[in-house]
Amino acid sequence: MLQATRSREKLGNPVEKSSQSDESGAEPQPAGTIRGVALYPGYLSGAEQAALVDDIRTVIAAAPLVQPVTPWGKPMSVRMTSAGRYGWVTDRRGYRYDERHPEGMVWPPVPDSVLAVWRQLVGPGRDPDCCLVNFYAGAARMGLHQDRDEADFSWPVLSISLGDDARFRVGGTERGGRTESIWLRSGDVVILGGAARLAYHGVDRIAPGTSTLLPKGGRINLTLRVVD
Ligand SMILES: O=C(O)CCC(=O)C(=O)O
Ligand SMILES: [Fe+2]
Repeated sequence: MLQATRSREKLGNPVEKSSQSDESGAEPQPAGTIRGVALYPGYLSGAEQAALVDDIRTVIAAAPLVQPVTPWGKPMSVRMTSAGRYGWVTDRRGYRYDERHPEGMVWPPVPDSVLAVWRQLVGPGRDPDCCLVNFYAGAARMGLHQDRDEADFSWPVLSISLGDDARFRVGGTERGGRTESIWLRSGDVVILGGAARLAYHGVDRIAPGTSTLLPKGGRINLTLRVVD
């Protein structure tokens, strides 16, 4: 059972404090926000992180990581795969959700360990259709973007960080506005919902050697979304 067992101080991070609630039955409240994006630092214990990594290895064995290209033909630095009814893919034909991996197989199911995090923080009413698995090695990064390939923006996007620290940048809902950044660490969870559902966000860089969770280093990010 996943619990909000640890709450790590993140010195130097511009976290706006939000009110805490102990009401039983309610979803756990975030420790703070950045530009309206909810932050759950240290949400997952070390054992929970290790279990998630094991389950993601199973996903990757069934649906190998691929290095996608943007619609403009530029290779992305992040390698990706997905689990669930849909996977998020990009190639010369564009950004989209697809029921099949680029190699033709259907995507493996979203692991229960991953669904548990969604059910605790978003609620039990509807599970996500897609768990995008991003793997960042070395100099991999992700430019500022909005997550907007989904049909219904009233569902939040939930993101889980595993492995090396990442500098996560968040702006507003318009391109080119003011941005702020924060270091996301292994076991942190972030939710883009409500007014921040369409906030621009990206990963500036990874800090190598900051986590021992992945034996060869790097960072895994899991992004859970309701697609249609
Ligand atoms: O790696 C991250 O923390 C963010 C990933 C992301 O924004 C995405 O996959 O859309
Ligand atoms: Fe995103």
